[in-house]
Amino acid sequence: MNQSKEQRILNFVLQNAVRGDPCSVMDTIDKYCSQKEWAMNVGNEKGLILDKTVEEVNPSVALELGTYCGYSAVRIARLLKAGARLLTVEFNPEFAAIAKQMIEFAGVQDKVKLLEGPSEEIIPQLKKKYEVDTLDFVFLDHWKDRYAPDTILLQECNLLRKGSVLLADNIIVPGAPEFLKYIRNNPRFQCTNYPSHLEYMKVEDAMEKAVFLG
Ligand SMILES: Cn1ncc2cc([C@H](O)c3cccc(CNC(=O)c4cc(-c5ccc(F)cc5)cc(O)c4O)c3)ccc21
Ligand SMILES: [Mg+2]
Repeated sequence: MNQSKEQRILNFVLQNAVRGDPCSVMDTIDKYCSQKEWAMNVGNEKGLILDKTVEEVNPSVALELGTYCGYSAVRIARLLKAGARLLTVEFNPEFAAIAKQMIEFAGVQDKVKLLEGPSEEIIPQLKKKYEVDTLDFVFLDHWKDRYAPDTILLQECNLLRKGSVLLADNIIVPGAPEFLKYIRNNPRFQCTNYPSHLEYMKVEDAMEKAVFLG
């Protein structure tokens, strides 16, 4: 049974990165995906926008939708203060298994809780089952047609508070037109666009930050 691309990425990290060093894990994934096989990690250019946003928010409780191989979970978790936590949601069991190993190898497992299942099922469970009051930061990087419905669901579940920050990947490629339409016309969100490039490519992409005004 030949390996998946995601398994090859993990193996390359296990063999080439430094255990317990999140930056080494991120750099090793970026090296593999820019030189050997492209993969949909947020990457280092958009990753810097993610870093700056996380540092600005300094979240106690962060949510990520779309774990994939765990690159952005490692990226976010490494910046979290003592006692802060990241909940990351992945519905694909293969991706979840890879991400779990990636997160553990990077040494950030104490800050990250990987929740297996689709966002529409997990989000309504966050308060009772995962003891979340409200979310300080949300990184959207799952199916692009789920960004808008899940943003609405987060509000319906009372998970956003005045000042909660959403950051969405792939605003241009693959694009999230319904989300943009929803969020930019919604007076309860203050939006900012961050032009960038698609991970590992010279193709234009962008991220959108949306602050919930309460
Ligand atoms: C409901 N639910 N709940 C949890 C959850 C988790 C997942 C998975 O993690 C998953 C699987 C497949 C695809 C995605 C979305 N990501 C993308 O599609 C993407 C594409 C490209 C790109 C760009 C140019 C190309 F030519 C090809 C792909 C660049 C990017 O950065 C991406 O994020 C996410 C899915 C639904 C989920
Ligand atoms: Mg993405």
